[in-house]
Amino acid sequence: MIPLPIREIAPGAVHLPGWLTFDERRRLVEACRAWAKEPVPMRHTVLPRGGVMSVQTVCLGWHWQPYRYTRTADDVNGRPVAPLPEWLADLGRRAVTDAYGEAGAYDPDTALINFYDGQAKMGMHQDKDEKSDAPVVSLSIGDACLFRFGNTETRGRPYTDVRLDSGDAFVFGGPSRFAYHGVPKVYAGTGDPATGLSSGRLNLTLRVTGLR
Ligand SMILES: O=C(O)CCC(=O)C(=O)O
Ligand SMILES: [Fe+2]
Repeated sequence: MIPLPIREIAPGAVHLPGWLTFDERRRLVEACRAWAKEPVPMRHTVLPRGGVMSVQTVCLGWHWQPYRYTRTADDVNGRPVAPLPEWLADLGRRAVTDAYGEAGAYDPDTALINFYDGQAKMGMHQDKDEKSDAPVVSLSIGDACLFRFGNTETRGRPYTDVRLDSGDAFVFGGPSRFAYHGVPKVYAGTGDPATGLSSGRLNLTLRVTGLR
């Protein structure tokens, strides 16, 4: 299939449709399946006020829990999270290069891996627990979703609704780095089982924590 053209959704927010090769999708699905088991199992994150996220998450490099990063998964099993492999950081650099023309010294040190079943969604939020304004690289595999990309001021309008399909990358940095965004809907049954993911949606976000 011929990929759709790259599109700037907002200043610094770039959608790269069909960006992952088929082999990359398969490799990511296989790797995520292993990371979802060990050393820290994928889980529904519990929010400070007792809410439970419908999405399931596991992290690499640094462990995210609302609303901070730690090296060990203190709210799961206390173990150090798996390292972020260089091949995945390389994929992030390539996405930034394709989005902006150059990657500079982009060196992501954490990945949040989210799994959405047909009912899961994610409310409008900012990715702001990082102490860095380096771009976020988002990679999607499996079922398509409605991705809502908004503004830096409010959870509401103006926003742009984008459909993220299997293999799409979405890079947000610069003036859009701290824009609100969310996933109001997953379109169950729209993925490609040949990636190794028979149902649901996988999303990875590569980030620079700015921590050490
Ligand atoms: O699933 C997505 O496309 C977005 C995930 C996200 O915003 C996050 O993990 O912070
Ligand atoms: Fe986010």
